[in-house]
Amino acid sequence: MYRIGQGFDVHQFAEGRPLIIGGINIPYEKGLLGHSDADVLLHAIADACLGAIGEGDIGKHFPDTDEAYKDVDSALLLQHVWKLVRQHGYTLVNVDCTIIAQKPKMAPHIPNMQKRIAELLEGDISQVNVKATTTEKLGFTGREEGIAAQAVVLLQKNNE
Ligand SMILES: Nc1ccn([C@@H]2O[C@H](COP(=O)(O)O)[C@@H](O)[C@H]2O)c(=O)n1
Ligand SMILES: C[C@@]1(CO)OP(=O)(O)OP(=O)(O)OC[C@H]1O
Repeated sequence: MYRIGQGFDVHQFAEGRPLIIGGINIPYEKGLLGHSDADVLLHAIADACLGAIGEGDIGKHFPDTDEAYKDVDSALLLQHVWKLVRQHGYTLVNVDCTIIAQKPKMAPHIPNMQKRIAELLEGDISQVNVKATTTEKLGFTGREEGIAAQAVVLLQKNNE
């Protein structure tokens, strides 16, 4: 039995914040604003996982009104979501993601992101693909106001 899920998230840039994407700290002049560490990619992946098992979204599981999640490491949120996926009896087939950012250049960081995401989803790096694109200077990402991320995840229930 297979289940597919998709996730999409956006966070705006802010001065004085670290830029954390895919669980990796990216040296840059500004970071992303959020109640959590604003890891836009891990949020999209968490939403894709929750979608695949019919469990809503990260806002439902980790409300941004709860002080417990203030500046939380989004890797912890994804680990919690992944535990739910395993409780539903699923394992990872593959996850494919796109980071939509005019800047900074993501390519040098993608191998580390893929490694980290594979660890968090208890998979192999071959099951994780991360891509990046600009929007050719168009829209809010093109104006460098923020970063968006999309993810699609395919899960399989063992032996079904
Ligand atoms: N923030 C980004 C955006 C893009 N890349 C890489 O550059 C390639 C070309 O981007 P286009 O938007 O012009 O298609 C893209 O395929 C990525 O490999 C990146 O590293 N970081
Ligand atoms: C992750 C949570 C919780 O800290 O906060 P944010 O960092 O604001 O992220 P968002 O993508 O708006 O999703 C859900 C939130 O509840």
